[in-house]
Amino acid sequence: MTVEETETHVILTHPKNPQTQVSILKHGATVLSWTIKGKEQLWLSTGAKLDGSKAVRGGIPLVFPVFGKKPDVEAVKDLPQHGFARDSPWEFLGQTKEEPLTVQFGLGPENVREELLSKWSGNDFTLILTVELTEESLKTSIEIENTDSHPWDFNWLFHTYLQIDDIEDTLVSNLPGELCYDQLLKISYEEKHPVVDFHGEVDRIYQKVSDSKNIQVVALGKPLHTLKRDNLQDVVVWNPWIEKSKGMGDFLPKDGFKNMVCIEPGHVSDFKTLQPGEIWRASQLLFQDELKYQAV
Ligand SMILES: O=P(O)(O)OC[C@H]1O[C@H](O)[C@H](O)[C@@H](O)[C@@H]1O
Repeated sequence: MTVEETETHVILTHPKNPQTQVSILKHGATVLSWTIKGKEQLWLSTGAKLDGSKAVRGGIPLVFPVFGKKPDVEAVKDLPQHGFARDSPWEFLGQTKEEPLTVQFGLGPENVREELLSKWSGNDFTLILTVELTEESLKTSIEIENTDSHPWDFNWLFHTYLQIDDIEDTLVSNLPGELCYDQLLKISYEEKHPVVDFHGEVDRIYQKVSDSKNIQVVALGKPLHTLKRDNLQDVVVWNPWIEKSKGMGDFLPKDGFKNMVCIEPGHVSDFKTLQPGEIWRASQLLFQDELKYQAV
């Protein structure tokens, strides 16, 4: 069966290879697992809550309408970190295509807990997530519609946790020359290193990175993951390392930081304003490619 729905999950199985699958939790419309011929591409904490009690630690959580906490921004100051989309029950809208295998999920105010919705001045909105699986790629696309009578601002981000073998053998390429806001140092700087490598916690927002720059996660010279963005100007690179991992109750195993890196495409370095009736579209494509340095 290429699309299987249970009460809590939707599972896509590629017709040409039953070991190529994607599993999506309806809570948060969170992609939990994506395998290519049986090889897991995403990292999921063994402590992740999958019962709808909180956002999932791992996979591809969805960040909307705010990235992080913004206590000094009136419209979003009371929202929890990363907003409410990742911690709300989305509606499975069904399969929309056979080739590529495609399904959709929807979120509206009716799906969001009142105590959260009221913290965003109760704006009216519709989110449609589209998930497309091919033999060698996974594409997640979002459509955000302002169904209200007034404009409102938002952030969007795919909080993608990628599986890697060893963080100390891993680097992220094609970011030299890009402006970055370092969330740890709380300063901005131009990336001068030929690659981003990891010897401690890394938490950086690379800003307004051209969509023409594909971001690659490379280990020992081999490209493990390639990310192609469409209309997602910013790229967050995050690894919690030892101390931050210890501080997250649902981050297990505690040395799991060695096997994951978050490459998070989004629109987070400023707020996007949506006019009544306007629809904003963006997507991330994760696929296998050969090594392609576009900037060193
Ligand atoms: O723990 P969460 O709310 O899921 O946030 C996890 C992480 O998300 C992003 O990567 C931010 O840049 C980090 O600062 C934050 O720690």
